[in-house]
This record gives sequence, structure tokens and C-alpha cells, in this order.
Amino acid sequence: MLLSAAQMQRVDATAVEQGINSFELMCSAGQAVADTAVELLQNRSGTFLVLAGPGNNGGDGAIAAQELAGRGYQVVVVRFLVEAEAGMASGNEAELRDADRAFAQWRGVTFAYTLQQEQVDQQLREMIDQSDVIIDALFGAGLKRPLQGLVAQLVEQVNMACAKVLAVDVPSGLNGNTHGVDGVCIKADTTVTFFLHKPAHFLYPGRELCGRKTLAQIGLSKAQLNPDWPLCVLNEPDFFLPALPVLGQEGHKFDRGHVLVRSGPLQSTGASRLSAQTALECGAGLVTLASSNEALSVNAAHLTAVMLKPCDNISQWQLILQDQRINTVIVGPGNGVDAATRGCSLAALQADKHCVLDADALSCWTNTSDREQLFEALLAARYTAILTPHTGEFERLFGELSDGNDQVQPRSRLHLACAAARLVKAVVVFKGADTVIAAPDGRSAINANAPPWLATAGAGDVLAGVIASLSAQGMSAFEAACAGVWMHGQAAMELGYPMSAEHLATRLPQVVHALSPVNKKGFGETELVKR
Ligand SMILES: NC(=O)C1=CN([C@@H]2O[C@H](COP(=O)(O)OP(=O)(O)OC[C@H]3O[C@@H](n4cnc5c(N)ncnc54)[C@H](OP(=O)(O)O)[C@@H]3O)[C@@H](O)[C@H]2O)[C@@H](O)CC1
Ligand SMILES: [K+]
Repeated sequence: MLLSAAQMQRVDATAVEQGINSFELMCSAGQAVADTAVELLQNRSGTFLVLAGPGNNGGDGAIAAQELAGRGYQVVVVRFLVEAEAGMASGNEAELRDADRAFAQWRGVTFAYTLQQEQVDQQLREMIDQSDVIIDALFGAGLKRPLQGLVAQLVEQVNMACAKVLAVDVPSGLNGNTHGVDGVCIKADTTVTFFLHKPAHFLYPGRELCGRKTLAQIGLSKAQLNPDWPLCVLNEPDFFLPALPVLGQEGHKFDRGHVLVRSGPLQSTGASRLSAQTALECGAGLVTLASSNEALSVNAAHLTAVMLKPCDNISQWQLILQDQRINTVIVGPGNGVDAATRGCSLAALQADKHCVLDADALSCWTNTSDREQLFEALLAARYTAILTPHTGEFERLFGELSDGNDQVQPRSRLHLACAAARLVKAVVVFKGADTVIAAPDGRSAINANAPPWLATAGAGDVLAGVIASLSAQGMSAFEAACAGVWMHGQAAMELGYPMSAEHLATRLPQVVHALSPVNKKGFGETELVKR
């Protein structure tokens, strides 16, 4: 599970209400920071510079400093205070008490600066240049506004320094609620965080700014989580494995679903074939490609196990949709941005099938009334549909969500995907290097296994195919989308660079195979009975 900065602060408060000592949490956090800092030095001797902010993030830094000094390392501590007279004058006494206690335990020298100071001076510059590891304990979950003045300059200096940088909780400047950076931010080599990761660690730009991520347990537990918080997870097999299709010994191909894919016209049939082929190879029992008569021979020349059905107009499409054995439909890949794609998308949504709308089925709603028609059909659909927009498609479809006056500004891809999913009651797979999968009930997952070479022509068609395949085999829309996105990334990782969508489609079955519980059951084994 992932927690926003605000949720993490709530966890902290709940822990205190439940009798957990907050200073002990800070001590555990500081020790974890020290452990990670030592790892960064790689068993060499060296100087640590702790840059400590005015809040508890700074307190973690002070504990780490004492721990490192106790282990014999040379440590320099710089504390940045809200005012010259330490934090106690700031009106944040309760917040600062632990940090002040942490500083009271620090036995070394503290160089104190006020945040109001204008410039990074020569002394500070030299301390940065002479350190081997800089511990960024400036701001964590309590960051409220862009960094300015002295700290902004400081961050720029740190980012230019040769020293390794260890960020405490989050790199300072990364906002744990908006998941974004407004202005400057520390670029860390390693980030150590506590209890649970935050979405900002896995969404861009945070994923890159964090460097390597380590998680430390400091004495918090699930007992401090609010069960009403919507689930947000890192998309990993542990999350979706229990939902993967299970085959019965006497299973029939129809038990594994029948996927219908709408083909593109004669000049653009490849995309839908990629989807269809992937759907079949990832385990769907049957796959049918509905193709115009004009494109039939081209499609036939490339397909073997995927079945073909002629379909020249909406009535023929509707007729095909009446086949009760077809349980899942893909509309969009290579289909064309036109009225026919709109009509076929609406018909699929109205046909009581699991629907994956991709590519042109997301771009064809060019005006407001078109979009309203789609949204109404999505809201009325019997099964939760799956939409797979990349950024351009998302903006065309849900543009107005980006300018909404939500409490959290600016809105991250996670917020946008969740808002869109709620709005249209569909699973939204907001594709990108940090794909977000959001369900209408508020659940969300951030995917982090996709390599950059996955951004290649046709990869989206393959993704639609694997998601539809899993959906056809009985997985719920959200879990099918999560599993499909992860498998897609894993197949690309296994192939390496360079890679084409065709390779991806042929690699995916191996990924499905490796994860599938059916391959661990030993069907077909003969049991030898000794007499
Ligand atoms: N949660 C847990 O379980 C545990 C959490 N722990 C640690 O606590 C950290 C959270 O601590 P925190 O809440 O005190 O916030 P923190 O990030 O130190 O900053 C607040 C201070 O910064 C100031 N300030 C903010 N923005 C600013 C800006 N742009 N420019 C200048 N100033 C700015 C703000 O001032 P204000 O805005 O109130 O005037 C306030 O003084 C968390 O990240 C983790 O490291 C662990 O110890 C143990 C368990
Ligand atoms: K930090």
C-alpha cells in the first residue's frame, strides 16, 4: 500500500493517540537514515553533511547525525530554522518538540541558518564541497510550498556537488500530496522512507529524483491505517496474483472467454490484429476479428487461430455482439477516428460485454455531445469498462478534469486517473512511463516496471489485447488491467532493447505462463500407484 504525505501524517498522529511514542519513531527513523548513509559510503571513511530543516524531517537528520558520530564518522550538521530564535517561536511547538529533542541529543557542532537568509554563503558552499555524503533532511511530509531563497539555492548547490545524496523520506522539494515539484528539488542517489512508500516515490518526476528507494520499519503498523482510505498500491504480482484465472480440469475453451476485436479498415489492419493475436496467446479461449469485407483477405493472410467474421456496418457489428459466447470486446486499435468507431464503441458498451476501449475509440469523441454520449454509455454499462488512454487521449477525453478546482493543485496523473475513473465509472489505465490504473471505487495502482523501450509503435495494441484476454478469462476489470499492465512491462524487460510490438506480443505468453497458477498444478501427471 502507498500513502500520501497527509495520510502518513495521519498515521503518525494515530500512532501517538494509540500510545506510541513519537520520539521513539523519530529515533528509529534516524537510525535507519544512518544505516543507509553508511551503505552509501561503501565502507570508506568520509564526511557526512546533514542538512536539517525546521520540522521533524530535520529531527530525523539530527538523530542520524548522532548515530553516525557514535559510529566514529565525521559529521557536520547545518540546521535551517524558521526564525533566528529556533523553531519554538514559530507557533509549531508540538510539531517541533521531537525535532528539538533530537537536536538536544546531538553532541557535535550545529551551524545554524535562518530560512529567511538570502544567499548560500561561502561557509555553506565549502561544507557541501567537502562532504562525501549529504543527508537531505530539509523537508519531508510537511513541505507546503515551493522552495525559495536560501533553501532553493542550497538545493541547486547540492545537486551540483560531487557528494552522494541521501534523501530522508522524500527528496526535499517533492510534494508528497501533489506528487509534483514546483520549482527546485533535491536529486538523490538514495531515498530512505518509513513504514510505507508514497505515490510520489513511484510517479514521475519523483521516481527519478528519489534514486534508489529503501523502506525502513520504525514501529508503525497496519493498526494505524484508516480502513476507509481507498487502496493505492504499487502494481506488483503480489497484488493481482490471487485474481489470475484458474482453470478447471474439465475446462472448455468457452470457459476462458471469447474476445471480439474490431478490425481497422484495409489500410490499417495491423493494430487490431496485434490486439487479437495477443488476446489469444494470453489465454483467451477464442478470439474473433470482425473485419470489413474489403480487409478480410489481408487479415486472413496473417491469421491462423484467430477467427474472422465479415462486418461492414453497425448492424452487422450489433449482430455479432448478440453472440452470447462473446464476453469481451476491444474497440479502437487502428479503427479510425470516425462515426463508425463511435457507433461500434457505444454498441459494445450496450451489449453487456466486458469492453476495452483503446486508441481511436478514445479519440473519436471530438465534441462535447459525443463525449456525453460516451460517458452516459459508460455509466449505464453492465460491466465496468476499461479505458486505456495515453496522455494525449486522456486530455482529449477528460481535459476539463485538469482545470477542476480540486483541493489538490496541481493534479498529478494519479489524481487525474482516479477522478476520471470516478466520473465515468470505468477502469482508467492512464498510460505513460508511470502508468496509473484507477478504479471507479477509488482503488488505484502505480506501475513501475515498464522500461523506456516499451514506448514503441503497436505496444498499446498489445496492451489492449492482454487486458482483454485476462478480462475474458474472468478477472475483474481493475485486476485484469493491473495484471495486463505489469505483464506488458515485464515482457518488455525480458526482451530488452530494441524491441518491436510483434516481439512483445510473442513474449507475453511466457510472462503469463510464469505467473499462472495453472502451471503449478501439474495437470496431466500420471499418478503411479505401487502394488
Ligand atoms: N509520519 C511519521 O510517521 C514519521 C515522520 N517522521 C519524519 O517527519 C517528517 C514530517 O515532519 P513535519 O511534519 O514536521 O514536516 P517537515 O517535512 O519536517 O517540514 C515542516 C516544516 O517545514 C516548514 N516548511 C514547509 N514547507 C516549506 C518551504 N517550502 N519553505 C520553508 N519552510 C517550509 C514548515 O513551516 P510552516 O509551513 O509550518 O511555516 C515546518 O516548519 C517526515 O517527512 C519524516 O521525515 C519521522 O520522524 C518519524 C515518523
Ligand atoms: K528530505
